[in-house]
Parts: sequence; C-alpha cells; structure tokens
Amino acid sequence: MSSKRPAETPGEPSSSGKRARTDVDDEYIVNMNEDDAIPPSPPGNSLVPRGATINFSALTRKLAETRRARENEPLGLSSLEAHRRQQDSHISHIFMDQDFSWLDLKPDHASRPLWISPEDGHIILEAFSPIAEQAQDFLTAISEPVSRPAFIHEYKLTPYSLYAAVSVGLQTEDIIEVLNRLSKVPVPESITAFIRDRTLSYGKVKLVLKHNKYFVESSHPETLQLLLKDRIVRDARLITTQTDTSIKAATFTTAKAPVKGNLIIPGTKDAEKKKDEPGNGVTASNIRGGNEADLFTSVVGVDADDIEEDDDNVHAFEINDAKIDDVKKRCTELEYPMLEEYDFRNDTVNANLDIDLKPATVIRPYQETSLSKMFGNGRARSGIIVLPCGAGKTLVGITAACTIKKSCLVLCTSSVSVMQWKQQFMLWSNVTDRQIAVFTADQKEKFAGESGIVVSTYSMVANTHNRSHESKKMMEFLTSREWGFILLDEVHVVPAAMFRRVVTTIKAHSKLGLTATLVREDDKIADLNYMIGPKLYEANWMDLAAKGHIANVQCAEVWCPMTPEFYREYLREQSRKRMLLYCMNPNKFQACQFLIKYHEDRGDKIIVFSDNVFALEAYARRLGKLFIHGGTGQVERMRVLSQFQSSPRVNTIFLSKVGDTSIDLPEATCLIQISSHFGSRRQEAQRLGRILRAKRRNDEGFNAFFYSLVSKDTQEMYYSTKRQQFLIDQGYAFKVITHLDGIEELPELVYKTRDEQIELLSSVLLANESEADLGSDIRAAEGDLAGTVTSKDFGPMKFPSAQRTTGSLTALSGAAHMSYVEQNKSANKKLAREAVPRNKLFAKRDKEKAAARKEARAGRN
Ligand SMILES: Nc1ncnc2c1ncn2[C@@H]1O[C@H](COP(=O)(O)OP(=O)(O)OP(=O)(O)O)[C@@H](O)[C@H]1O
Repeated sequence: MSSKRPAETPGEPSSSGKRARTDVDDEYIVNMNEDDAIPPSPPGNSLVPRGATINFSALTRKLAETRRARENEPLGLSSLEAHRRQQDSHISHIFMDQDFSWLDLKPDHASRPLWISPEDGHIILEAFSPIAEQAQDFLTAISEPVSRPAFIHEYKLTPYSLYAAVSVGLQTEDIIEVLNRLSKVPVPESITAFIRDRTLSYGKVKLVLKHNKYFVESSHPETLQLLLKDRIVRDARLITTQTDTSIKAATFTTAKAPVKGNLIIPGTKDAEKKKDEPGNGVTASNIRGGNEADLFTSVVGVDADDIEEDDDNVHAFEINDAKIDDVKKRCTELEYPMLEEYDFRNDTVNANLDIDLKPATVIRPYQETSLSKMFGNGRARSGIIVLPCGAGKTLVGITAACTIKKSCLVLCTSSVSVMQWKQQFMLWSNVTDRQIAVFTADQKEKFAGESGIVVSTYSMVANTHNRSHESKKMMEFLTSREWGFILLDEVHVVPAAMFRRVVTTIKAHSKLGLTATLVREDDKIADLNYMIGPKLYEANWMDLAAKGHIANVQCAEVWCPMTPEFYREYLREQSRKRMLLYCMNPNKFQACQFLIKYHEDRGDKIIVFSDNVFALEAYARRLGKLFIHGGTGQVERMRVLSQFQSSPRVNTIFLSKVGDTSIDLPEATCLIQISSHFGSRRQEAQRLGRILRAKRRNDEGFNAFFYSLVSKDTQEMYYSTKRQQFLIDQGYAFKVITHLDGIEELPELVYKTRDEQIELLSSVLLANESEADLGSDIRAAEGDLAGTVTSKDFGPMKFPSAQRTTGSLTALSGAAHMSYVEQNKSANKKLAREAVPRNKLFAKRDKEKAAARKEARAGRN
C-alpha cells in the first residue's frame, strides 16, 4: 500500500506524511476548565441522564440495542431513492428495487473481484478471481463473512466488523481505498459515509497498562480533548509532569530499524530464524510472509511502518487505577469504547512466567496469522479468534500465553476440558507441573511461586452460591491478584451474565476468546464484542481443508421414508413421542446399518451420533456396537474409546451428545447422525469437527464422510435444513441421497419384515414420554467425558469384549433405564413369542383412542 493517503475523516489532520506532534493540543488538554462540558447527546442518543447513577449492565444492553437498531438501518436511503428515480433503464422493471444499473461499472471491472450493495453493505466476491485470496483476507478483516461457498462469497459490513477492523490497526481511508480498488463499481457514497461514520469513534481510544500505570491513549488528540471535557474522565485523570505531554507507545521493531526488545511469537518460523541468527528480529511483515509491495499488506496485516508512524503521534494521559472502571463505562457511554491493550513487555510489577513453547513445537501459518492480529503492535490486544473445529485453537491460546509470559487464567466449559488444557500446556510448552494448577469441583490447586497458570471452568469462577471453604480460598487467590492474560475457551456458549461476572471479578490485563462457531441461537453474540473485545481473526474452513490442516469432508443428507405404520403413529402422536418415532424409523435403522457396513468395509472408523439415548441404545444393541452416553461410567467410557482407537475389531461406536465437543479422536473418519438437537447450527458444526482432525487427512484422495439420516416428510427435515446452514455458509455442500444402492441386498438387514417393524413400533409406543426427550442427556453432556478422551491418553490396552445382558419386560417398558434391550438371536425369538400381550396392549390403546374419538363425534352431533 502506498504511503499516500487521501484526506482523513473530518476533524483529523491530513496524513499525507507523518503528522507532527501537536503540543498545542496537549496544552489544551492540560488547561481545560470545568466549563468545557461535553454538549448533551441528541435526544434518543442519550444513554444516561447526566448525574444519574450508572447501571452498567442496563447500559451495555441499551448500547447493544442501539447498535443493533443502527445495524439494521438502511444505508443512506434517501440518496438511493434519488438515484433510483433518476434511473431510466429499460430493464428496471425486471429488477424493480434491485436494479443497481445506475452504479456504473468501471472499464476494467472484469479484473476486479467484488461488488458492494449500496443499500445494505453486502459485498459479493468472485472467489474464482486470481486476487480472491488477498481480497478475502481484506474482507474478513473489515466485514462479517456471511456465506463462503465455492465460487461466490458474501460478506457484510457491520458496525461491529468495522470496530474490529479499526482495532487491528486499519485506517478509515485505507479501508475505503482498498475497497475501491477491488470493486467493480465506484464504492457507493452511502457505503463510504457508513464506513466513515462507524469508524469515527471506534478504536480510537485505548486503555493501556504501561510501567504499571494506566493510560488513556489515542493518536487523535481531539478525541482525548473531547473525553476530557467529561467530568468523570477528567476527575479520574492524574496530572503529573511526565504525562502531560505525549507518550510514545511501545517501540515495535522493523527490519529496517531493528531495536532491542522485539516481539517474537514463539513457534513461528521467525522464532526459528531468531534462534539461528541472534539479533535478527522478527517483523510484523515477515510474520505475514513479508511481501512489502503487496497491495493489501498495510491494510490486511500489520504494517510495521504504519505502527512506527502511529507511535510518533500517540497522545495519552494517565488515569487513577482506582477509577478505571468508571472511565471505561463512561467512554462506552460516550460511544468511544476503549480497546484494551497490554504492554506486557513493559509490565514490571507483575512477575514474569518462565514459559516457552517446546523447541519442537511449530505453529501453522493460520495460527501465526491469528496471533499476529493479536500482537501486531507489540502489545496484547484483547479480542476473539475464530478457527474451525480441530484447527488447533488450544495451541493458539498456549502460544499467546507463552508470548505474554505472565500469570494466566484459562477458563473452559467443563472439567474435561480443564484436564485437556492442562495436558496440552504440558504437551506443547515447557511449563512444569508446579507452574500449572487446576481449579475444579474435585481439585483446588494453587501454583507455586509468584506466577503461574490456573485452569478452571466458567461456572467455578462465576458461581457465587454455596461455595465450600476451599473454593472460597481459591477464589480469594484468583481475585486478589493481577492476571496478565485470561484465556476464554468456547466463548460462544457462555451466558453473557456469567461472562460479566467473570470479567468483573478477575483482574486481567488482556483477554483472548476462542471459538469455532461464532453463532448463537439466542443472538447474544454482539455482547461478546464489548465484554472481551472485537473479533481479531476468522479463518476460512475451506481454505484450511484445501491446505490439509483439516480434513476434506463429503456431507450428505440421507432421506429415509417412514414406514406406513410409523408414519400413521407419527401423524397421531404428540410432539415428544413424534421425535422418537422419526428417530426409530426402521428405514433409518437400515440406512444406518448399510452405511456402517459400507464404511467399515472401506476401512473407516465410524462415530454414530444420537442425542436421544433411547434410540442410541436401541441402535447400538441391535447392530451389536459399543456405545457411550451420560449414564456410562468413567471406566466403561475409557474402555470403549480405547477399543475404538486400537482394536481393529471395534470400528464403530455410538455416542450421545457427551461426545459433541471435547473429544479428540483423530482415528474417526466417518460420522453418521441419527438424531440431533433440533435446529442447532452449532451442534452440527461441532460434530463435524470430530472428523476434521482425521489423522489420515493428508493421504492422497482422502475424504471424511458426514451423513445425516433424516426421516422423510417429518419435522426432522425442517430441523436438518436449519442445522446445516452454518456449514453451508462455510462452503460445505450437502448432497441429498434418496436411495442407498444395494441396501436391499444387505445380508441380515434389520427390521426387514413388517412383523419386525410392528414389534419395533410397539416398543417405541410403550416407551415413556421422557425417553423421547432429547434433553435427557444434557446433564451428561455437561459432565465429564473422561479427560481421557484424547487419543494420547490411551495405550494399546486389552479389554474384554462387550457384554450382553438379558432384560425383562419391566426393563423393556422403560424401567431401569433399559428401554430396549437386544440380546442375541434366541432372545430375539423369545421376544417375538412374547409379542402377543404387547400387541394386545397396543390394540387396547387403539381401542381406547377410537372410543374417545367416537365420544367426541357424538358430542359434536
Ligand atoms: N501446529 C500444530 N502442529 C501439530 N499439531 C497441531 C497443531 N495445531 C493443532 N494441532 C493438533 O490438531 C488437533 C486439534 O487441535 P485442538 O484440539 O486444539 O482443536 P480445536 O480447534 O480446539 O478443536 P475443537 O473446537 O473441536 O475443540 C490436535 O490433535 C492438536 O494436537
């Protein structure tokens, strides 16, 4: 990117070259008097009446609402209307209000890859363009990816995405300029105005802890002046001779002007180089690959030159650390949310933590890129990194901790993950057992020495009720110290209130949120921006698959027609039982059996997922496979998982939702889903994540397989479509299979005869209502799936094969949590013999229903 920049936003000095430091402005800051009050906000914009007590949560809510409302605001509609009226095209009537022919195409439009809608900020990108890859990098930095299938991608400019862009160092005019270069039409005025408006205040003010003092910092002196007009901010300010002048930000080294104290992200190629050539520093640009001439370099990545330029222009004033919260709140109210940056290399109060990645640990290019967004200016920016399931978020977190080298608190969603994080820290870094502690319901450890790492769960830290004495002491340990870094795993699942409690009780200088699926069915994603920080980086799933970092997956939806008997009952039944009927559909059973056989014969290792425990047990027992659900004991779980990994005889296991996350089985290459949690897009993606880490992913022509079995013409089809949306947006294509070739010829095909099917139906109808409940395994999902579950934890142990037990009719009817027991062939025959009384019950039930219907009809007549 050239150093020449067009005029900046109104009120900013021209930036054609380096801006001179304006000491006059500093004067102005110092001499400001009480009368310079901030003008009242326009009606409707005011978040808090002056002098009123501030309710921060209400404020945050209101701010989020205001922003959401703004997000939906059409962009400059009046001017668009004017354009429309002007246009007089003979095709206008075809496209109606979607006729944008008044946006003139540039003469060389064919070589430019994108188009922007002047109405709503949607950007359409030709993903087949030769410069699509760079354009994608740029677009992910400034907008939200909406959908990225093979050829055409869609992105959307939102206030949040622009906030994130500004926070990683992008400048308003640079964004507009690059957008213009890539666009087939001149960037519409409505869009440039939107970008200018939304980047005017966001990302301009930083809260920086440096030399153990807090500074409000900005490279826009007029912004600091504006803030200092506010009484709360002014009262919090500390005036010392040193801080009344500009303060330079941390020096960041460039290749041209190496200085001491370079930031090296461990595990990168540059760190390797540094080892070989002492004194040869890492630069932000060579973190990215180092093509200085690249058009997008200074915008997409972190340009060392730009950083230096900014450094010369940074103005700051110190604030009283007791008033930080007040100042943060006030700045948010004034629509100048403060970005949090931690100048960890200059923090001399908090003890250093002596950790580093092990010499053999090398991070992958996209892990490096995500970290360069966090550490781009030599400090730690707070924010969220989004990487696909199985792409190695854990190592990204660990590398960040090894870069900051201060005490670190890791929070995850379950005690299983706690153990996995600890184990991964030990695996990738040189942290010692004494330096890392866990805080769970069972273990309450503290690290030895002044600094260290604690791994815990959100609920352990956020829960304020019924704490044991030990927990209280542990909480004192956590709250009484300053943490350099807080790592927040799976940020998309944690309730906002819990986050708020964590963020307010723990004092941390920088926060990093990790997630694969920044989607929530409850639409609470926006809150994360304000509690953690903006999204710093989001990887493209298809890209990582193409480069072999995650597996290539073939996705298919298999449509299984309901048998007439099952469908009749389905239409009659009420909601919860209906679910059980479409899960237990004999045709689905057969499809599952066929696919297992087909993939076992190919040498695949298969995981079958079922949220419904009744169906899970029924399928697993009938097909003679091992299974794990919430009720399975720890030892049994380990045994099953170990056999799946090491025994050639166990190639298929059935898992309930306890296996959705936190399970690292790189042996698995095929997934079959027989029942799922309604329309949850996140669950679908997390499940897919189980095979994305397939060990064999780099074998030539290797594909992993993901099948979703769906009973035709039932509610399941609706949910299935909804579930797939996230993955489709990531570029996955779901094929629909309406017939599995060769299924009829499968030897020993289950439930082939009508009698067998009716027998199955009767067992379903006799099942308790609660058996149909998909939520029945939720407790288990939150509970432990043995910390155990990583492959590394299992050696080639020998275990006895699965044991089958005989069950009574009591058990069959739902008692003892054995709703359906398949034993062996002779037992099966026995059950068939006993079918008569069950059929009678079935008949009795029908008779009762018919009588009720007759009565109702009589009543109507
Ligand atoms: N740089 C790397 N070098 C070698 N292996 C890696 C690297 N990064 C990640 N891995 C491996 O990739 C696998 C997936 O990593 P990890 O469990 O951290 O993924 P994740 O992104 O947290 O997935 P999920 O969201 O599904 O939990 C692990 O087996 C890990 O050891």
